[in-house]
Amino acid sequence: MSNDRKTHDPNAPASPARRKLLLGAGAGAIAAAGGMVPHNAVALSNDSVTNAPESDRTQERQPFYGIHQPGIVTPRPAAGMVASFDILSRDRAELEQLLRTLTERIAFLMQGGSAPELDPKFPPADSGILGPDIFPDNLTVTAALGASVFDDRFGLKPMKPQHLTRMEGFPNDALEKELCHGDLLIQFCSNTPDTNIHALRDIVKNTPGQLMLRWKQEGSVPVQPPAKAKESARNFLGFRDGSANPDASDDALMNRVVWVQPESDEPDWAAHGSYQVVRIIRNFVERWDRTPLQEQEAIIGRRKNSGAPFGGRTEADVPDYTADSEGKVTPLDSHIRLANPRDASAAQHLILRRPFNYSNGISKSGQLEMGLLFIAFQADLEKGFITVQKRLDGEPLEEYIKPIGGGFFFALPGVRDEKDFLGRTLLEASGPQNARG
Ligand SMILES: C=CC1=C(C)c2cc3[nH]c(cc4nc(cc5[nH]c(cc1n2)c(C)c5CCC(=O)O)C(CCC(=O)O)=C4C)c(C)c3C=C
Ligand SMILES: [Fe+2]
Repeated sequence: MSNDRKTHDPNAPASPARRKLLLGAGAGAIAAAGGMVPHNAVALSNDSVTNAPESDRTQERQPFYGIHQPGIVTPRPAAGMVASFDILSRDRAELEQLLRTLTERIAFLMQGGSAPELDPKFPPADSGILGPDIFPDNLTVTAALGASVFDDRFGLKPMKPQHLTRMEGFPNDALEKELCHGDLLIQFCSNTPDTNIHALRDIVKNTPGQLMLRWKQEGSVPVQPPAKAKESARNFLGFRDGSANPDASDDALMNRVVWVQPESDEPDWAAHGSYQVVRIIRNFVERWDRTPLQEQEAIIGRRKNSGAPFGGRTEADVPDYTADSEGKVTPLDSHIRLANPRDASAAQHLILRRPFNYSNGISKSGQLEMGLLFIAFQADLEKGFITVQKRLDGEPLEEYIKPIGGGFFFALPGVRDEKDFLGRTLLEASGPQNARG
């Protein structure tokens, strides 16, 4: 292909020469139209169709420093995204540099501020998609490591969290390998998808040659008008999702359910971290929408409108399975009863769910590609997600869902202060002499 033809490729970036030509043509066209364009023809009126929608929440800010990472027990905002990476660092020293850069970028992005102005001969410091003043917009960024990091590359093998494994398929799974696993998972949560994408692009730009994107999935939570009583958001099957989630504002409960505790059976470095499960679960919504309401409710085990359990009035009501051992009220194979039979050992198997809905266009056969970006945190992966998922294997809901991706990760302990960095306790754990490669 000649250079000439290349410049005519509509998808190719314009060369400096072509840009000059285009700018020249524009100026000529304006001149031909009679000189200056009348001011009122280009001025933005207050209600111009292309004005930016307004938000009074752009200055909302979550704390970054602390014993735990943000984005786990933090209330879930409207937009979420997970991005999984392969780490390209060649040794421990480069891995440490990557983790330090990541820490510094996350601290900045969650705080907000102005991007530095650089010499225009260089690429700009920031993508600019939020404008020159980067606002926090309630952003949290949470970093987690996959089992693959604990191989021979960085000498971390002996440091692997007890239960961290590569996620193998469960019986109803049809895992697509390009949507699974990864060395590093970064979860972004904020008020808007743009803020999440901005943060992702910032991290990618600032870690050249160190990270390679493997897969990503965006998701959302439907907003609702402010209500006196808080209600759980609906998933894409139209049911309230989260009603029986453990209370994330209860610190004692979170220490039991979510956070790895010091002096547990986990390596010391992992204290205050958490196992993170991500599952991309496709919903067959066309089939679901043609299923009778009573069948939908029996499959889930709750009322669709109110979210209440059968026999209850509100979604906060607790079903009584002891008085319903035959499943006449709540079917024994309903989703909620299998997920949590509320028996003597139930407290050991609690998980903290933080799901988002996703919508990815359409399949080759013209079906909506949408579903649940299931995210769950727990202190013990085996007692938590794995036990609950095994109970759900074979449930009637499987006719309407298909897990296609995700992975198991370990969310690192929090960054305590400006001197600390993500993964410090892990790198220090095998001795300072090894921390440099
Ligand atoms: C392995 C864990 C779970 C997966 C995977 C999962 C997928 C999934 N769930 C819904 C819809 C609902 N789930 C609800 C409750 C619920 N789900 C799980 C676990 C998994 N769900 C648990 C532990 C619970 C709580 C059970 C309880 O304690 O009573 C509900 C009811 C409302 C609520 O409590 O959140 C809905 C609705 C879908 C659609 C889905 C996969 C696509
Ligand atoms: Fe569920």
